[in-house]
Amino acid sequence: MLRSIVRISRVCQSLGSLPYVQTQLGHPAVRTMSTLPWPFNSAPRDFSLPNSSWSSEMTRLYEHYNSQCEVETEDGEKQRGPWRRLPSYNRSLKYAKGGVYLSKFVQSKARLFTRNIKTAGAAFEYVMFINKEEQRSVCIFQAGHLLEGPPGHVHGGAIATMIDSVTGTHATYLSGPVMTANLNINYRSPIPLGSTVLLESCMDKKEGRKTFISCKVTSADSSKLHTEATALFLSVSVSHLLGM
Ligand SMILES: CCCCCCCCCC(=O)SCCNC(=O)CCNC(=O)[C@H](O)C(C)(C)COP(=O)(O)OP(=O)(O)OC[C@H]1O[C@@H](n2cnc3c(N)ncnc32)[C@H](O)[C@@H]1OP(=O)(O)O
Repeated sequence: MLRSIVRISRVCQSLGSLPYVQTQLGHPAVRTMSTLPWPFNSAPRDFSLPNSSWSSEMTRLYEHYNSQCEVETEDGEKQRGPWRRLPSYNRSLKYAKGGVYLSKFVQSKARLFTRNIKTAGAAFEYVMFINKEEQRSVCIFQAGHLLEGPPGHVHGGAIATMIDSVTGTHATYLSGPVMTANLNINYRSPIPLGSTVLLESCMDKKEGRKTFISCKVTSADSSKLHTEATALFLSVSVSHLLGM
C-alpha cells in the first residue's frame, strides 16, 4: 500500500511537470510508440481519424482542415500549416507520461465519455482542429442515432457535452489543466440526427486563472445557427483534476 502511494505521488509529480494537454495533443512519447511497426506498436487507437461511418460531408470538411495542417512552400518544401488536428483517445490518462502506472490505480475502468461507444457512427463522431495563431478551434461533429432527444433530433445534453468537450479542450490547449466552472447555452434550432455540424470556439479573454471561451454550433455550410454558448474555465492543479 505504502509503495503504491509513493508510486502514485511520483507519477503525479511527473504529470504535474507535463501539461495534461500534451497527452491529448500528440505527446512525443505517443508519437515514438506510433512509429514502431505492429506488433510492437502499442499506440492507442486515435478516434478522430476518418472511418466508414463518416458522411461525405464530414469527410469533405475533415479533408479541408487536414489539408491546412501541412502546407507546401514555393520551393516545394512541406511545413506546418495554420491548423493542427488533435488526436483523441478513450483513455487519455494511460497515455500520459507515467500515466500507465497511474491508470492502474485511478479509475482503471474509466473511459472518456464521448469516446466510450465502440460502434463507429453510433454516437459522437468528431474531430477537432486548433488554429494556435488565431486562438480558435473547429470541431466537425456527426451525431449518431444513440444521441436522440426530440424525435429525429439530437439531445440537448449531447450538444452540451460536445460544447463542453470542445471548449474544454480548447481551454486546456491555451491554459493547461482546467475545469469547467460555468457553461451557458442557448439552443436556437434543433440538430437533425445523423447530420454533420461545425462547432467553432474562440477565446474571448484570459484573466489570471480564468479562461473565457465562446462557441457556436452551425450547419456544415455555416448557414444555420443551431446553438450558441459561453464557457468559463478555471485553471486547476493536476491533483484537483484527478480528485486527489
Ligand atoms: C484535453 C483535455 C480534454 C478535456 C475535454 C473535456 C472537458 C470537460 C471539462 C469538464 O467537464 S470539467 C467537469 C465539470 N466541472 C466541474 O466538475 C468543476 C467543479 N467545480 C470545481 O472544481 C471548482 O468549483 C472550480 C475548480 C471550478 C473552482 O474552484 P476554485 O476553488 O479553484 O476557485 P474559487 O472558488 O476560489 O474561484 C476562483 C475565481 O473563479 C470564480 N468562479 C468560480 N466558480 C465560478 C462560476 N461557476 N462562475 C463564475 N465565476 C466563478 C470565483 O468567483 C473566483 O473569482 P475571483 O478570483 O475574481 O474572485
